[in-house]
Amino acid sequence: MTQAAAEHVGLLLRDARGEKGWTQGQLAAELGTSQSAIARMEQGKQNLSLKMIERLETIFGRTIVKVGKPQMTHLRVEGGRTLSGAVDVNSSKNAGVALLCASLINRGTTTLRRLARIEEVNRIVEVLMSIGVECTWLNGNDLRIRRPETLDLASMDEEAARRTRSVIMLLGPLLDESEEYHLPYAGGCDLGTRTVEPHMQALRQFGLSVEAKSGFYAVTAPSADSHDRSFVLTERGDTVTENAIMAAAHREGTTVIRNASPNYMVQDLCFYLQGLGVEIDGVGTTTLKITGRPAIDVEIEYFPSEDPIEAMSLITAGIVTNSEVTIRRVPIEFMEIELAMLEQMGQQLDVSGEYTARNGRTRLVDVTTKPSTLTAAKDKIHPMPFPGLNIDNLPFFAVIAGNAEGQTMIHDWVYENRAIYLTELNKLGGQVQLLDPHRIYVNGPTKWRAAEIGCPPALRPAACLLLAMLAARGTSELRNIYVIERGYEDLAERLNTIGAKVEYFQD
Ligand SMILES: CC(=O)N[C@H]1[C@@H](OP(=O)(O)OP(=O)(O)OC[C@H]2O[C@@H](n3ccc(=O)[nH]c3=O)[C@H](O)[C@@H]2O)O[C@H](CO)[C@@H](O)[C@@H]1O
Ligand SMILES: C=C(OP(=O)(O)O)C(=O)O
Repeated sequence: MTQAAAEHVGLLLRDARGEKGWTQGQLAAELGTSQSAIARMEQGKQNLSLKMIERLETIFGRTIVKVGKPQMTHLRVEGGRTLSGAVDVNSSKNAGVALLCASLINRGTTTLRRLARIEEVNRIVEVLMSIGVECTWLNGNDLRIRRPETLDLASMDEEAARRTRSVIMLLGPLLDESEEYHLPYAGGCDLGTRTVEPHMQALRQFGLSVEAKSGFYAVTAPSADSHDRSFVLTERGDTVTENAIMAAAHREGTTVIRNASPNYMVQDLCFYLQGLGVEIDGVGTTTLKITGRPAIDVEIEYFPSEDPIEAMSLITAGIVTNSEVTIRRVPIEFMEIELAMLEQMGQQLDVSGEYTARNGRTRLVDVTTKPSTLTAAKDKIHPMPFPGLNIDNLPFFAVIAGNAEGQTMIHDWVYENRAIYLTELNKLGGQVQLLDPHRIYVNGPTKWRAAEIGCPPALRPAACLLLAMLAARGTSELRNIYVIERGYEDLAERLNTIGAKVEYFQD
């Protein structure tokens, strides 16, 4: 077996173990070997005999290795269909990954109910399992997480860690874990440079020191203290706020964070931490006051809230196909500006009365799209930190503007690359003009037409292509959809429940 093949088999083995929700130790016990042998196999440092692969396949009850090249998954879309019916919004990717990281603060068992089972979550679960955390999928989407007394940070699954940016959110929870350790560089979508400097600036306030080496950060952690501290974030970023909150949550003193993000995932994290007994004042505002607890050992179950970005995606499916579709469980606090903007463009929407999410806090509504005639927004559409139009919802306006009469300017000041990927809509008949890396004009209305397109390396632009394909008459193909699966669970199946015709295929 070549080194590359051994590494690939190692990844497949790790995936199969992840599906079972087993730690390396549990698989080792089933196989009658040591945890370190499993770690070597998964890292591709050990050639596996066919006999060993057969034994593993018997244990997992399924095939692990198929002969041939690793297969990518693609989607085939029969477009031009009118959609109808109702579909629920799932819990959010961004709260999910933060809560997984935060669970390390708790010595008791955390059960995350209805967690989105998406690739981004899978990567963080793999990272947690590689450092000894027991993660067990109970039924469908409920994940039980139990950390060991001591985490094995040296065994961290680098491959999984490098595929997600969210791994950076381990710094806060790990603050008092180990004096020195390495954290792989964070990866994720290719949206241009995304600095981690704001994280460093925030965590330095707690005494953490991080040195960037080649491919990893060398972290030197401070010893625990009970000081009060107060600082301002240089950026009102979501994950940096979460990292600072998580650091403060297991420090005895009181921490005041100013210019904090009040966004949805930050609120969800705060609700969970409050469940652990951490005092947090100012949830949903830009000033948070946190009084932590140095020892947290709580049995807790928590329901992450519904995803405003998934809500926007599903609403876009209704609008682009000019259909009447009901999107249930829309977190309205985080969608108000988006809905107001759509109404200004002439989109008719029915919005139900409010009800409460399973986390007991977030306000939800059902939104029904009605067939409408749209006109381009008069002013540019641009995002702002919450409470502004969500940056991750901005790309969907490129698809919607495609259906509108006239010219719309969309200004993505946040990401260097994301607007560029939206020009791929032109392959489907869109008329998107790139003015500079941050601004596009969308001219409409568009007669969407079928095409074969490879997914750009960015989740939301890739999802936009899929949504436009729903409106394009004929058969489209969207290739290599890992990037979509990073953020959406069973999106194709769920679109099919409201009348789309999307199928998976491999070649
Ligand atoms: C796991 C997770 O929760 N990911 C979300 C989080 O990523 P995350 O919190 O990691 O976002 P970043 O810190 O990368 O910020 C995104 C970009 O916005 C810029 N920036 C941000 C805040 C600010 O006040 N000024 C500023 O210029 C940053 O420099 C960066 O270029 O927030 C992003 C922005 O909402 C979302 O797209 C991501 O989906
Ligand atoms: C940019 C996104 O997320 P991440 O921070 O995980 O890259 C996104 O969800 O669109």
